[in-house]
Amino acid sequence: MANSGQKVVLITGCSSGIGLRIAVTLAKDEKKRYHVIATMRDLKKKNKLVEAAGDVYGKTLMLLPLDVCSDESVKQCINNVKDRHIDILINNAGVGLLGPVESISIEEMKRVFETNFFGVVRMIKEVMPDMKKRRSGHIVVMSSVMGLQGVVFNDVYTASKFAMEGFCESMAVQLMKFNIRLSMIEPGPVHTEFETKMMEDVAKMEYPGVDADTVRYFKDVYLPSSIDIFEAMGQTPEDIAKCTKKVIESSSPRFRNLTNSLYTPIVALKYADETGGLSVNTFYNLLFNFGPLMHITMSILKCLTCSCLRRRTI
Ligand SMILES: NC(=O)C1=CN([C@@H]2O[C@H](COP(=O)(O)OP(=O)(O)OC[C@H]3O[C@@H](n4cnc5c(N)ncnc54)[C@H](OP(=O)(O)O)[C@@H]3O)[C@@H](O)[C@H]2O)C=CC1
Ligand SMILES: CC1=C(/C=C/C(C)=C/C=C/C(C)=C/C=O)C(C)(C)CCC1
Repeated sequence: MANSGQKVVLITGCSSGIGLRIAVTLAKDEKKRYHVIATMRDLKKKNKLVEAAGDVYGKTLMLLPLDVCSDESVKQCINNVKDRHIDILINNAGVGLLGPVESISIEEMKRVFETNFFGVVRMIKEVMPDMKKRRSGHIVVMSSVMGLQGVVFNDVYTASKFAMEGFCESMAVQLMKFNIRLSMIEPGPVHTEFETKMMEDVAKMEYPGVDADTVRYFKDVYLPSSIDIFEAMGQTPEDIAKCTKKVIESSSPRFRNLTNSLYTPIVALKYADETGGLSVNTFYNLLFNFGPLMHITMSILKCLTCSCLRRRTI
């Protein structure tokens, strides 16, 4: 149970990656300011989290089952929280989807929206009324740079994050009137199971109904660039957990929080030209005309940021 003075933080999707690391980082806070309710849809997957939590498990960190795609599971989970009192809700659970749209069924697309968009809406609808009554609370949403800027062959995933950005941008104004803060965290690539799962899915892909040129652009042009970008710009779940902790500890938390400054110029393009031409043309050129150049640039970037070179230059 939370001590008085401790903030109750509920986090979705804590079986791996970013959610797991945020849960452990907050539960290990030196000043013990947080009582963390780490949730996951399948408690059989709890071992990694329990191991990472170590001796704070059962003290500042507890576990509850929660599937963000089920109304019943969400209600049951929140009803199991003492007085339904949640100070900080961190909507982290999410799934990726990659590939030419022709080969993706509408069912698969709906699953992504069910998790990434309706999952967040379901959580906010359940937690917000209590926060409104108390005139306090902070809702954090794990968005993505793809919630701000479309990325080729990530069409449906991007759309699900855009939908959430639009929903939250609208909600933030109303919530402010109730002294409830809303913050989006917008990471670029992060090394987690998200990346592994997507690569496994790609390996199994059969591309039904997709023409040969599109398959070639996806496999031989997009995928190598994407792998380069993950290698050169990829952050760790620890980076995102630190950024999230900073956001919830800020006296005036920002609404948008890009975690990777290397992405700032990419996102800025769309605001620099309201016709959209600048971003569409730039991404086209980056991918189809400067692919090899981008590979070299990413390799240089990787070298500049890798610790071995840093050690050599000191
Ligand atoms: N990795 C990246 O490059 C980036 C990720 N993000 C976002 O970060 C968030 C976390 O992803 P990340 O840690 O990278 O990926 P992981 O795949 O490691 O973690 C995703 C988590 O979401 C959970 N989840 C999926 N569906 C549900 C559901 N219906 N109910 C409850 N939990 C569910 C998974 O549980 P289970 O184990 O049961 O599947 C898992 O715990 C996502 O919202 C993602 O979109 C944003 C930017 C970049
Ligand atoms: C290929 C390519 C790009 C790829 C970006 C990628 C691969 C981003 C991945 C982000 C993730 C994984 C977010 C998760 O939510 C850029 C930089 C837009 C430039 C144009 C070419």
